[in-house]
Amino acid sequence: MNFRFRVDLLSASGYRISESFIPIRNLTNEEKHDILVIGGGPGGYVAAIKAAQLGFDTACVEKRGRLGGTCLNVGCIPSKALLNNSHLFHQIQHESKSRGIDIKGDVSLNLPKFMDAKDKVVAQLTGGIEMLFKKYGVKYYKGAASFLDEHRVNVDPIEDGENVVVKADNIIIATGSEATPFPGIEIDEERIVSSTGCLSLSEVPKRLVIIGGGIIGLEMGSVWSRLGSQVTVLEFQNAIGAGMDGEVSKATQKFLTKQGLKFKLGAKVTKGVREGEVVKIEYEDTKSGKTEALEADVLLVAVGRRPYLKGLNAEAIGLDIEKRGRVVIDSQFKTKFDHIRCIGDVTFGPMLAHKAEEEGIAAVEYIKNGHGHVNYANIPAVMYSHPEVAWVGQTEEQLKEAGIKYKVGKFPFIANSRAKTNMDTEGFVKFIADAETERVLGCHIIGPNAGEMIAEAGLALEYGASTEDIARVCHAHPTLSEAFKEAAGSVFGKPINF
Ligand SMILES: Cc1cc2nc3c(=O)[nH]c(=O)nc-3n(C[C@H](O)[C@H](O)[C@H](O)COP(=O)(O)OP(=O)(O)OC[C@H]3O[C@@H](n4cnc5c(N)ncnc54)[C@H](O)[C@@H]3O)c2cc1C
Ligand SMILES: NC(=O)c1ccc[n+]([C@@H]2O[C@H](COP(=O)([O-])OP(=O)(O)OC[C@H]3O[C@@H](n4cnc5c(N)ncnc54)[C@H](O)[C@@H]3O)[C@@H](O)[C@H]2O)c1
Repeated sequence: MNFRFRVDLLSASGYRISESFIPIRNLTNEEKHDILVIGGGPGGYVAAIKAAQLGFDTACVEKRGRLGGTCLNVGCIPSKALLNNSHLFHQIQHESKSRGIDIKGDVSLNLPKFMDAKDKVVAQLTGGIEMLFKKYGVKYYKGAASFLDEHRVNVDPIEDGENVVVKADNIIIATGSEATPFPGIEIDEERIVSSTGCLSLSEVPKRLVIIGGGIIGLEMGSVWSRLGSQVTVLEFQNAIGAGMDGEVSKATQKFLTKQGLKFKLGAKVTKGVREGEVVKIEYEDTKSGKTEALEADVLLVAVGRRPYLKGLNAEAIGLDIEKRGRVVIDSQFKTKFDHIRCIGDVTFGPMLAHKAEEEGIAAVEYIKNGHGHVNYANIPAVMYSHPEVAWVGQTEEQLKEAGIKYKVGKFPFIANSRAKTNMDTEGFVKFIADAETERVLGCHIIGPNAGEMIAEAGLALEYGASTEDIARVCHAHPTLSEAFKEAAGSVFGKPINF
């Protein structure tokens, strides 16, 4: 009898089945690998490919049915597809005339096709990882992993088939994260949505209210605002951007406000309830103490993400888990067991795909060579609004708190010839350098292509460059990167073009 069917029958007959207790029907179907990676997101799939490249017999187990994790399926990739195409739509609608392009007839949104375009990219990229697994010989188990003990993992297949017990010399946990729930607000992914529902709305909501002015809130707010929604962001803190440099956060709020988003800062949400096709929201203005009411067609809850360990049966092996749900590891990604490592969103550090990928490589290198490398002081962050907001290294606020003396150099895109020719001049490049040595401590950019440009700052930071080093490197003309060079030069001298 099919195991799942048996569970259903038992459930239907009124027995309560504990989620963590899943009886194993067939323990004889055993497989052995050098390395087993649990989770096929950016942390897990990169670790698996690297391990196979280094000669390990490697397997990866993923229960979603598609590789790529949150990032490729319901995160980075679909959101960037929507951001890119909504920006294009907005530009065609609002900027064509000023660029001398006359459009005859209506420009209209075909939302189902707009969503198809996103889905196509997701399918291509997730399928691409499956091909890479084949190319490098990574064994792919499509199923849910749960620990039997610290050396054996049960894989419950997502399609019909036998359970497999996988033994491995080394296990890498990369099970990722999930949206943090908001107490008292029930997500139905239709009217009250997490980021996942917000990536697939079937119509443009007239009124979109967002709880959380972090990266998800601002990216999703940008998408739907461009497509026609009236967007209101309710943020508990007194600044948006969840950790952006203060000056950058203010400037970001300013340009998003110009684009039509509304912000209520210091807003403590107390209610979010669906009543038919409307969502009723209440929040307390923490400054005035007054309660305000709002209605929305869709409410997005985007108040952060939390580590995901459901069904892994981590309790069976007694993994150390701290109070925010993160798996405790040492500097080599080892859990309390030498042969079980943990990477990505499910453990410490920023919840970013590229951070998970770096850890995937480093964890495997530790297994192979005994050493690996991730520089946590040099992990870029990018918000893919338009203009983009990107940063790496330290903020002014962090340096002040640490008592480190610094200098600032800035250059606005309005004075950059390429930004001018592109008619895309919002934003600036800001360098923060050590007051004495002018070594780069941080770089913060609001601007077109900021997400690409920040890589240059990452290199500078990694190699311990000073702002003068950067300013003395010849940058091509006319490029946006000249603003980067000019900002660096402004730390020790005057800019030429401003
Ligand atoms: C809307 C949104 C947009 C984002 N945009 C960006 C962005 O632009 N740039 C960026 O850097 N980051 C972005 N992120 C964050 C990024 O998606 C995550 O940081 C990244 O996916 C973490 O990778 P991971 O491998 O640790 O975990 P995940 O990508 O979450 O992958 C974990 C995988 O493990 C699987 N799994 C879990 N438990 C088991 C089990 N027991 N057995 C088998 N499989 C299991 C899950 O199904 C999942 O597929 C975004 C996130 C969201 C939600
Ligand atoms: N472009 C990117 O790199 C990208 C894009 C999307 C998501 N992500 C990652 O996904 C993760 C989750 O994103 P997110 O935006 O949900 O989290 P976040 O931590 O970036 O922002 C959450 C925001 O919600 C606010 N908040 C928390 N509780 C609140 C409450 N009760 N009421 C009102 N506001 C409240 C916080 O102050 C914060 O500003 C982040 O780690 C982020 O880095 C990255």
